[in-house]
Amino acid sequence: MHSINDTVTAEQAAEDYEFLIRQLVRTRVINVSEINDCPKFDLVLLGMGPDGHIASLFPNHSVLNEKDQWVTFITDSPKPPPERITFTFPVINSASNVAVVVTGSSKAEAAHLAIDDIGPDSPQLPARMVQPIKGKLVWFLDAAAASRLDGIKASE
Ligand SMILES: O=C1O[C@H](COP(=O)(O)O)[C@@H](O)[C@H](O)[C@H]1O
Repeated sequence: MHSINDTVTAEQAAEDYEFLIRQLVRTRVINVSEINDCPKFDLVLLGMGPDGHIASLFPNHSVLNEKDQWVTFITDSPKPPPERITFTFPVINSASNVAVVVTGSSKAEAAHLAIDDIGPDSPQLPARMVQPIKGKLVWFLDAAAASRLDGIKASE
């Protein structure tokens, strides 16, 4: 278990955490991906917000496009707290398994936008960008969160 240092700035905490993960990859405590230099975690466990954010990767934020850093920080999170650190998409999408656990009707629309085939006009939803390159993606939804998925019939 490696906790985040919350006694320093978000920028410093992200830098420190990435340094730690890079050491663990270098010493093969964490496996390395065969397709890039990223860590290959056995499992990345995610939740999703009603806005479709996962980890601390929020819609329309520039960190969605981060390609080099494994861990980054934001200081303008739309959901408190404003300062957060987060794994980036290259790391999340290099995992062997990614599980997204979603409950509640407030997340039904975002689940629909993230999972269903909604055509070329789909918004750039972080949850939809979870696409493991070689790994497996499994969504776990309760009935309320799944209620707007295509092909799901609401029942009593
Ligand atoms: O801010 C966050 O929210 C999402 C969703 O949280 P939930 O309590 O509504 O399930 C969470 O998955 C994410 O890690 C966190 O940064």
